[in-house]
Amino acid sequence: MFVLTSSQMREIDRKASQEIGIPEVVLMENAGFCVFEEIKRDFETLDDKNIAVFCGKGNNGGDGFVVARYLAQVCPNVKVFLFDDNVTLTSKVFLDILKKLEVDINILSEELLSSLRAQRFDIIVDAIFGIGLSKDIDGLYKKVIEYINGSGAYVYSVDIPSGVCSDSAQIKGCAVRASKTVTFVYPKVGHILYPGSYYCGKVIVKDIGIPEKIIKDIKVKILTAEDLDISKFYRYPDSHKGDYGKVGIVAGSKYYPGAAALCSNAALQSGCGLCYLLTPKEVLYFQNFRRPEIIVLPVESKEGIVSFDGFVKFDEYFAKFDVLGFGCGLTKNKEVEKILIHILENFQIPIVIDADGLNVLASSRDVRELLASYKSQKVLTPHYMEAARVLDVDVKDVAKSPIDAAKKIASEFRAICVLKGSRTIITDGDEVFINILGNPGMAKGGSGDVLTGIILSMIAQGYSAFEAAKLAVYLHSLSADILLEKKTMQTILPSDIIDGLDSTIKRLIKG
Ligand SMILES: NC(=O)C1=CN([C@@H]2O[C@H](COP(=O)(O)OP(=O)(O)OC[C@H]3O[C@@H](n4cnc5c(N)ncnc54)[C@H](O)[C@@H]3O)[C@@H](O)[C@H]2O)[C@@H](O)CC1
Ligand SMILES: [K+]
Repeated sequence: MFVLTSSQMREIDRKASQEIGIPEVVLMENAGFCVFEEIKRDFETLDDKNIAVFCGKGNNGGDGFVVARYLAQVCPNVKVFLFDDNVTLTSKVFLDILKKLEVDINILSEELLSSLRAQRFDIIVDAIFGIGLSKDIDGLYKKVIEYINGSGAYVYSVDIPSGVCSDSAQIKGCAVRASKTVTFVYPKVGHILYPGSYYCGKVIVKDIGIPEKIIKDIKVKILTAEDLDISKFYRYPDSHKGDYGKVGIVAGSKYYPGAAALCSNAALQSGCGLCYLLTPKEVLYFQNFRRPEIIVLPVESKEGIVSFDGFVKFDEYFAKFDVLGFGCGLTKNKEVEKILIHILENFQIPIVIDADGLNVLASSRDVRELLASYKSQKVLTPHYMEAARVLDVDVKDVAKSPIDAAKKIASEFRAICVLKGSRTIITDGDEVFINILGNPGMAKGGSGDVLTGIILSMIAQGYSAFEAAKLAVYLHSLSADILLEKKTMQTILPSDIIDGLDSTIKRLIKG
C-alpha cells in the first residue's frame, strides 16, 4: 500500500479537480460522508448521543461540516464549534448549508471552552487541522486540543489527528489523541511513523472517488508480503549447497562474541548454502551458541579484536564468497578501519555493513570515499544513532525525518539503506518501503546482528541487495510477531527470532 506526503496528496487533489474535473466540493462531501459512515458503523444508535464537531478554518474543517450535517440528520444533540467563521471557499459551501439547517454552531472562545468543561460529549469529531498544519499549535487551539484529550469522549480525527505533521509524524506543539482516524485515498507518513502513529488510534483508509489513474509516481510504500519475491525459496531436487550461496562474515571480538554467533546463525538458518565466519581466535570459546555448520576462520587478534595482519592471511577465501558481512561486534578500532579499507580496495563482492563497520564509515574519510565508489552491491544497516553519525547530524534530526535520512545515506553511498527502528525504512535512495511489522520485544541487543545475517543469506541465495533487504526485514519482524503468539515481549530474544525463522518462512510461503 502506498504512503503519501501532504504535497503528493495536494497534487492528487489538484489533478482530480483541475485535470479530471471532479469539483473540490464533491471530494469534500465524499470525505465527510466517509467519516460519518464510520461513526454510524461503530454505534448501534446515535440519536441518544451528545456529539461535538470541532472545525478549523481550512478544508479539514470543511470535512467536519459535512460530517456534522449527516450526524444532525440522525441525532438531535450535535454541536459544531468553530475557531473562526472566515473559512475556505469550499468549506463555506458546507458551513452555509449547516446555517440554513439551523444546526447548533458556536464560535469558540476561552469562556465557551470553560463552559464546555461542565458538559459531557460521547463523541467528538476532530476536524481542526489536516494536512495543512504548518506551524506549532498554541493559544486557544492548544487549549481545545487538551480539552478534547481530557474529555473521555470517543474521538474521530478527520484525515489525521490535529497536531500530527502528516509528512514527518512529529507532534507540532500538541496533538489530538484519536480513538479512530479516517483518512482518504492512502495513509500519510504521519499515520505510519512514530510518534504520529500513537495518536491515530485505528486508521481507516477511505476511497473518496479519486480515479486510480491519476495516482502516479508514489515512491513510498508500506512493506507487505505482496512486495516480496519468494521465488528463490523454491529448492530444486537436484540442487546442492553451492546453489544457495556462500556467506562470509567478519564479526565478533572478545567483547562481543555473541554478535558473531547471532549474525552467522541467522545467515545459516535463513537458507544460505555455506557460512564462513572470520572472527578473533578468542571468540572460539563461545561454542555453545554457535551452530556446528558454521565454518570458522580464526583470525589472529590484538587483545581480542581482529588484527589486520591476521585478517589478510584469509584473503584467498574472498574469491569464494558471494556476499560479505562486515561489522557486528568488531568494536571500533584502527585495525577494523584498515581491514575495511583493504576489503574495499581489493575485492568486488556484495557487502553488508553493520554496527562497527558503520562507525568506521562515519569517522573515516577514506572509507567513505572508497565505499561510495565501490562497484558491487552495498547494504548499510544503521539504527538512528549510527545514521546520525554517518550523516554527521544530531540523532533528533534523523528521528524528525527518517525517510530523508535513509534516502540521503542510500544516495551518498549508492547503497541500499536499511534504517532500523520501530518502523524500519528500506530505500535505494528513490523507492522507499516502511516496515510496519515487529514489536517492542525486538528492542534488545543482538536483533540487528540477526537482521544482518538474514540479509546476507538472501543475497547469497541470489536476491538483489534491495530485494534481500526487504525480505530480511519482513522475515525478521514477522518472526518476532509469531513468537508473541507463545511468548511475551519481555522474553523474546534475538536468538528466538533465528529459531522462529522456521515457522516464519513456512507462513510466508503458504501466504
Ligand atoms: N481537495 C483537497 O485537498 C481535499 C482536502 N480535504 C481535507 O482538507 C484538508 C486540507 O485542507 P487545508 O489545506 O485547507 O488545510 P487544513 O484544513 O489542514 O488547515 C489549514 C489552515 O490551518 C491554518 N493553520 C495551519 N497550522 C496552524 C497552526 N499551528 N495554528 C493555527 N492555524 C494553523 C492555516 O493557516 C490554514 O488556514 C485535508 O486534510 C482533508 O481533511 C478533503 O476534503 C478531501 C479533498
Ligand atoms: K484532524
